[in-house]
Amino acid sequence: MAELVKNPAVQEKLYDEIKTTCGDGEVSEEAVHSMPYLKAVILEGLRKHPPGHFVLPHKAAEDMDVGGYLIPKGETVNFMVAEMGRDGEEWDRPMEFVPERFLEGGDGVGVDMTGTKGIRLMPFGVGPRICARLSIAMLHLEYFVANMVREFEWKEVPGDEVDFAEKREFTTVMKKPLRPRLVPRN
Ligand code: HEM
Repeated sequence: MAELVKNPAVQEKLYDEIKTTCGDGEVSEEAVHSMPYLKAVILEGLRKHPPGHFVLPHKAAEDMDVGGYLIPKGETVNFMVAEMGRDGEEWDRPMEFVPERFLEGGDGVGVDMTGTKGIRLMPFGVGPRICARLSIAMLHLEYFVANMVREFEWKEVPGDEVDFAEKREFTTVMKKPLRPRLVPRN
């Protein structure tokens, strides 16, 4: 939501898609499946701001060679999820919020969050211990963000600007909580 406050043009493009798809009604669970820009906004949020900067620590089941480095059996391995999503060698202008990268012609098209076709984005982990509820989590994100944008215009408050500094709690959260002005759309 902070990125939508900071990027009003993205928020308006999303609102346009909501209006076109749902008219004046609430965004239903079914409707979110036919909203590509909404999906792109959520993916871009998970790329730039994954809630977990690491997945749960994993352990090497056997000696492994990864790019010439030996990971001995039994060693703990942590995955730098946020750094992957912000890697300038993988992503064009990684610190900018650009949902369009997940639409046709963008550098994020076809990205596979389950890791079966390579790993560039893994906010839910990958492999056998991938988040057990990835689908319901994605549905919740799409459903809530769409309905919150349908109800309100999310605006920055002068003198109380959005600050993307982070702090680590159980997940990574905003150091300065988001305090936007919500303007009812109707
Ligand atoms: C944005 C929302 C969510 C994110 C980013 C997320 C992310 C993750 C991550 C990173 C892991 C660890 C993967 C690994 O160890 O490699 C995980 C595991 C898990 N998640 Fe989620 N999760 C989310 C929502 C949920 C929800 C809503 C549920 C349940 C309703 C859920 C249930 C689980 C379970 C049960 C595991 C353990 C799977 C296992 O160890 O086999 N998650 N999740």
